[in-house]
Amino acid sequence: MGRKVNLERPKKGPGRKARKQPEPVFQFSKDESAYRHQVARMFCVARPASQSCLAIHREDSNKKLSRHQKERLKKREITKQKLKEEQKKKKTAKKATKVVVNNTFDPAEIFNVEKSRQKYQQLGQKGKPQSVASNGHQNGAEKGRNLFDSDNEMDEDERQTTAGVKGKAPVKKSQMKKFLQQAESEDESDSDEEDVDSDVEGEEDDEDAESVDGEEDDYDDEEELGEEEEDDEDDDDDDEEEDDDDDDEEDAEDDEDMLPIEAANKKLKKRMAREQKEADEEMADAAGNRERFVFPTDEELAQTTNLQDVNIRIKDVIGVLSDFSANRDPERSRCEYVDLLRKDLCLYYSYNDYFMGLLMNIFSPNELLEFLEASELQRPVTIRTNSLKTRRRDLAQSLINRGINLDPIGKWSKEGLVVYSSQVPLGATPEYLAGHYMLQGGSSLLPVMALAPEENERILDMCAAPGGKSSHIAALMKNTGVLFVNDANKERLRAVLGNFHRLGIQNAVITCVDGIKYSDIMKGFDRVLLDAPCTGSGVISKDPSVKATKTDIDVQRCYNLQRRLLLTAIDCLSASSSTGGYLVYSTCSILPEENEWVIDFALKRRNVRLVPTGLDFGVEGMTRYGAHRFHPMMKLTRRFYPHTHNLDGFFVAKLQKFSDAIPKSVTDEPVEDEVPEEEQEEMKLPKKIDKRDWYYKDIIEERKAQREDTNHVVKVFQKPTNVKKGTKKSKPPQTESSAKDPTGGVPVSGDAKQQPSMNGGKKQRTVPVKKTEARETEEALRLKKKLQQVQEQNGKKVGGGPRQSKNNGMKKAGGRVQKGASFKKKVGKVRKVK
Ligand SMILES: C[S@@+](CC[C@H](N)C(=O)[O-])C[C@H]1O[C@@H](n2cnc3c(N)ncnc32)[C@H](O)[C@@H]1O
Repeated sequence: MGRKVNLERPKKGPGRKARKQPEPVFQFSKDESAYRHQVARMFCVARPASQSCLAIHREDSNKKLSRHQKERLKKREITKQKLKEEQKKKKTAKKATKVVVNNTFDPAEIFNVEKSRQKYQQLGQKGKPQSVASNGHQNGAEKGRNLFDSDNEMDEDERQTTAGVKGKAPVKKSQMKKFLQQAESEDESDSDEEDVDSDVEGEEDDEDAESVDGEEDDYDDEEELGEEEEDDEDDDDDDEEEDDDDDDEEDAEDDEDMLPIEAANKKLKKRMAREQKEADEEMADAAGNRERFVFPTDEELAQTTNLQDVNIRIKDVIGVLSDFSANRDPERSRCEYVDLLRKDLCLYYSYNDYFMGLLMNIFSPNELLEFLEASELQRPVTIRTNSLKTRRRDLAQSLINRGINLDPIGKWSKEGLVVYSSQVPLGATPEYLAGHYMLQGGSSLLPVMALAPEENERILDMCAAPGGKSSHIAALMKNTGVLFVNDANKERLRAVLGNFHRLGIQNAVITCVDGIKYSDIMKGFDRVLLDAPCTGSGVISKDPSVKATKTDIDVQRCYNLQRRLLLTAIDCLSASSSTGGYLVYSTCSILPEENEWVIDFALKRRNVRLVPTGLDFGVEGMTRYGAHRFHPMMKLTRRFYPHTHNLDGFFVAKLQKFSDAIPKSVTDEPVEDEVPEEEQEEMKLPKKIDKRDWYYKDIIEERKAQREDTNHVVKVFQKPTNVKKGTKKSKPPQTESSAKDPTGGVPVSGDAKQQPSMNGGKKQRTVPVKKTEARETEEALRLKKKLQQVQEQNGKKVGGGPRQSKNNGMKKAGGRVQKGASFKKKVGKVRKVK
């Protein structure tokens, strides 16, 4: 019989006995008691701060300790001390682990940049974290500026310290997590031992509870250590081996007293310490094997003949720049290092100084290296399925049957295929000839995806040759509506023609007009694509001449033309379009001068706003570049790089026109004012022509084409099919002819020569022709007079005209330089008149 736990009956009175009687204590068996404590301890390890845990600790500590217990407690105190020391060492190991982890994921490893960075990390202040962040380009320009331009070492030090403290915590936590998980798993395997242990003396329960306390303290200590500064790390080089020996001896004694989970814990800690030691040694070896970078003298620089040496120096300088304050030569400024790096990069990768400088403004040193390396490699061959004729699955199947090894280009495209290898030329397969696909770079799919053309729309591709993007637009329009395909280069338009026939495109009208004047001819488009001519800085792997030939004048010329084309393209758009009013501007250049800067210019001069491109990858456009600050919405634009996306370097921006009116403040301020008059002249008629430059090639061909044929419409197609009448609710204001005709007035069939003119082009074409005729008549009369004078003077017949300067053969018509009638012709005319 015993007392009841809770007396339900009301007490009769506060008797002395009743008052002093404590609550009954249930006597557990030894097994039960041990089990209870073990469970409690395990719970305490996981949640040391929980209420039940604290209660157990209180309960345990209130007990009086036996002699044996005290001895063991002492021992544990000593072990605890050792554990603390191990913790300190572990931190160093974690640091090493962190470096390894970074190496695993950092793309810089490909170029061995990380190694040199590590080296300089080691050489520098020990304990200093890495300062060069990962290669996400989000703030690439900013990073670039920090590393290339900043000379403020104090700031840098602070930044690094903060970054380091922040950066360490997760590694520590994850290590601990792993640690505990391993401990748990080992605990399972030791469960048999646990059962045996619990059968030993009842006293042990209390001791174990104490050891849990100790363990808990250890974790607390660990956290504290993780948070505190690690200035005194260098002093912690204790003898690990000694520790190991001691540990081994003590292990035998301690393990008897320890729970399996504690033993496992201890084992793991030891393993961690061992690994850390090894990592430390490895790092020290690596650092010792390489010397600190010494800035080369002018003589040494002049003597450099081996590209391998240049390559090593590039990596060394990047290593110094990544932790400048620690690794620099105090007598050298950051500028000197940056200059050396630029020169070496120019030498190693064959760039001119100007162009390399531009790239250094965009990228951080590490990312620049990745870009340069990636630009040396060819991009994978990609093709676009022509959805007008086949499906991607079917096309892939038939090409695989021909021994072509391919895959879908990525989740982002439904039409693209990447070709790894092919036993047959891709431009000569029956599928190619049947128009089932177009050979097209992966990045060139992006602007059209951003444009998102719809059926039955009226769309303009302003700079279209050779027609990769145009044919994609036509396919998305499903051969409905009208697609105006324009290019200033007639020769290049021939390729468009061939491609369109092969691909079965029937809704296109091809024109050959200077894009700058397109709005004089036609307006009111639902969508416009401006894939502008550019320096080609994103496609260096395709045209390596860009590296050495581009100058500031080329870049300036490009962005001037791009600005003018963009303003015209916006003017061609209809803000009142029921479906669109969208414009996509793209270039295969990565220079902000040709991209964000051009867009920013247009935002200030027309009623347009930036809208999302709809592309779910790519790097955000820059909002700041050097001293320039662009519109904050520039983030909506997208940049693509060879080193991050394995695509050609590309820029895509999408604009929406919200009003057709041109802001008054800028109407009085023509764009031409931005471009020096002599520069404009040069753009139209380059005096010096570099044949390696496709940009000039276009101009030569354009001039040649103009000489041969003055008709702008080179080819017209049959009337577009599948045009659903009445699907358009409202159309932008059109001229009489365009209102009736879905092509907007441009003839869609027959020979261009038979057509009077394009819509709105009558005036534009007739006026200059009249002017030219008048001038020619004047000129003829002048020459006639001169001839008469000469004949009178010499008294003999003129068999040919006097020699005329080359420039006299050139005439300006409608603001465009055209080759007029040659002198021979003039003389012929003169003869006729005579
Ligand atoms: C980047 S390429 C276009 C590539 C084309 N969008 C494609 O996907 O195949 C630029 C084109 O602009 C043309 N171009 C250059 N100046 C022009 C101008 N003033 N007006 C119209 N087209 C021009 C060039 O002839 C060249 O074909």
